[in-house]
Amino acid sequence: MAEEDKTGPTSGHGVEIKLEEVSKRYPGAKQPAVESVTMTIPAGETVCLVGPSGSGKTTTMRMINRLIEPSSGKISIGGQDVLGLDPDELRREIGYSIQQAGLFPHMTVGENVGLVPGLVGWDKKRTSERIDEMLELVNLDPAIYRDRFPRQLSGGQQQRVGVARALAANPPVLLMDEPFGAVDPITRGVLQDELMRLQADLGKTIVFVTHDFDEAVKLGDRIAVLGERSKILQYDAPDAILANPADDTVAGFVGAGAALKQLTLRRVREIETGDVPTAKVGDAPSVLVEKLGTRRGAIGLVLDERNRPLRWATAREAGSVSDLSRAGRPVEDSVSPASTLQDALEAILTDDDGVAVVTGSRGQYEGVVDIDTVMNTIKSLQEEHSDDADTAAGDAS
Ligand SMILES: Nc1ncnc2c1ncn2[C@@H]1O[C@H](COP(=O)(O)OP(=O)(O)OP(=O)(O)O)[C@@H](O)[C@H]1O
Repeated sequence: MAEEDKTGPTSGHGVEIKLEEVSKRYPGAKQPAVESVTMTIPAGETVCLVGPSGSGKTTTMRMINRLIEPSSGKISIGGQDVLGLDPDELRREIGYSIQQAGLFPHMTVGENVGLVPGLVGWDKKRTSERIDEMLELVNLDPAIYRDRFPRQLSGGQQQRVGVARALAANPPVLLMDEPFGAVDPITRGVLQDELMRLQADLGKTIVFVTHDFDEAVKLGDRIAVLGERSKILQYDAPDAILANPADDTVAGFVGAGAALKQLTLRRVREIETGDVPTAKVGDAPSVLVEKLGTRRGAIGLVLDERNRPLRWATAREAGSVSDLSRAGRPVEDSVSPASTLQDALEAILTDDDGVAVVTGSRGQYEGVVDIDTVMNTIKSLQEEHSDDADTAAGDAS
């Protein structure tokens, strides 16, 4: 399929989008809906626009593909001034996916997906192959769904078709306006995961409008928090916004639990794990007892012959058995270096001693994480970002 992509009418890979002092005043409106927005959306990144209802998110996004004409300012895509292009041609080069999918009800799923490739002149065979490829990409079996009508699909399935249609002509840019707003939270989570998986392969430039800050944290490489008239209150990576909201309005939008949300963005491999005394299951119990010493509450691990953690034991527990395979209690749960710190925190909180064991790809012992490590990580992230903010403030003045 890589062949197909190269010969396609569009380059496929994400390109930079630039907005320079873009404004929109609707006819008859006292105030502009969008006022002098300047932002750069880097090639291949997902940027989420979040903000309260009426802040102008949709207007800002629709000016990029000229579904709405800017009143003033400049917009370029991949260095090309969009205002100099034919709007119809422009829109065929930009994928667009909206809430409730926006599928044409009188067309089959296949016809909906094949619409843009057909418009840009792909022949029937190539379009037909592309339809199947796209449906498979979004986890819909073409044999089942291709000839159905949108009304014969669930909301989540319609949303998938919407994404397949937006991607069909392999556009470098994808605009998504609350695409998962109309589905239940579980389906939304699944669709978000699918989009992340797709994007990891496709590397499009995605502009994603949402009300939901958590969705933005999950999907966005960057988040633009917009206030009235699309004023950019903060434009940064999710972890930077969580650690250091620019002002009270942003903080209000970030909502409660910002520190906890940060834990979903960090992996166990990024923090310094600790160590506990260990002994092999065949060792004499005294080996572990000696390593643990007399420190109260100290806990060690019994490992099997392949270094996989078997049991937690204190010196007292190890000293009261003749065989380490029966010492203390079994290791119930472990996390991997790729686990999020939130996973680690959950494992820590469910463990009686407040530690989680970290195991490698073959289940071998690699270290432990405890609550202090997680707390310190949150603190240092906050300090790190407040340094950033200080420097930025210093630069600005
Ligand atoms: N076609 C239009 N004509 C006149 N005013 C409009 C039009 N479309 C939007 N507006 C106004 O422009 C402002 C921004 O609307 P927009 O839909 O861009 O906001 P939004 O942030 O996307 O809102 P929501 O989250 O509720 O969809 C609002 O005050 C809205 O009433």
